[in-house]
Amino acid sequence: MKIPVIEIFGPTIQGEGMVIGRKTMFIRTAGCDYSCSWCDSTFTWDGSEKHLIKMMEAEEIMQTLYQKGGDQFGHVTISGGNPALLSQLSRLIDLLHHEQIKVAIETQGSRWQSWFTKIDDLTLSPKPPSSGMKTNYQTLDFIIDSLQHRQKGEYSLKIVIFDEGDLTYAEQIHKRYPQAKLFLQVGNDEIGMESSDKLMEHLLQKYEALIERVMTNNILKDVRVLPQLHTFLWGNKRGV
Ligand SMILES: C[S@@+](CC[C@H](N)C(=O)[O-])C[C@H]1O[C@@H](n2cnc3c(N)ncnc32)[C@H](O)[C@@H]1O
Ligand SMILES: Nc1nc2[nH]cc(C(=O)O)c2c(=O)[nH]1
Ligand code: SF4
Ligand SMILES: [Mg+2]
Repeated sequence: MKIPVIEIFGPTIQGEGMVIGRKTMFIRTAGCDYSCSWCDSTFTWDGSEKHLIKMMEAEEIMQTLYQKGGDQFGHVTISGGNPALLSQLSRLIDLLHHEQIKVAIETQGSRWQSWFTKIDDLTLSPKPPSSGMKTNYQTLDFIIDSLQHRQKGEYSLKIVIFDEGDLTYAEQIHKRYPQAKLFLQVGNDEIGMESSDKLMEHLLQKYEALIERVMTNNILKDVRVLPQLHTFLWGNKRGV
């Protein structure tokens, strides 16, 4: 079965979360079961770039990765949209592993796929109240329990923070899943800003404010606080 792909880019650095700084290629799939108020990748699901969606076989995706990245990469991140909507990613993951390439996934934890067990770096990013989305804890419990019990591969939770309500949500998640590594990520509330310099200044202030807020919190103890590193370097630019 073919895979709906909206962009393939890299090599670049993973700008977020558990493998921040790692050299990686990106595959961005189209389609999402959510519609977060502050989504920085709305073009994957709002129909505005429908014409760019390419239905691709796993082999074709491998070819494109090699065309763009040559033999200079050993890690591929599949993001979206929500790649967890696509059961057919299993074959692509096997092809990548066959080439000794590690595979990471970015997903919100709203859907389970059996291929999750094969992923090297799996990021679950459940959505806080500011997104307007509601967490299905039955699904998230199942996913985290399943990942907990696998033999190899890393996973983590990454929560984007925009306001106090989001911090309270992060506290709840931290208490519910104390065994999971938790990353708090600065929310970008200026996804339309053109000037990279202005955006960086703005987001640095937000980062500092978030750090300050978390340092005095007596529930969020075992956490990591990060910005989106790629926005510091390249602003709101696409495909980086
Ligand atoms: C575009 S999403 C695609 C993967 C998946 N749908 C998800 O949300 O996890 C990739 C990551 O970007 C984060 N993100 C989206 N919009 C953001 C924003 N405005 N500021 C900070 N992070 C954002 C998401 O929370 C997620 O961790
Ligand atoms: N450099 C870079 N790092 C990222 N980490 C997560 C991304 C995403 O949009 O899923 C992303 C992205 O688009 N670019
Ligand atoms: S779940 Fe991810 S891709 Fe979907 S709307 Fe939210 S941030 Fe965007
Ligand atoms: Mg992004």
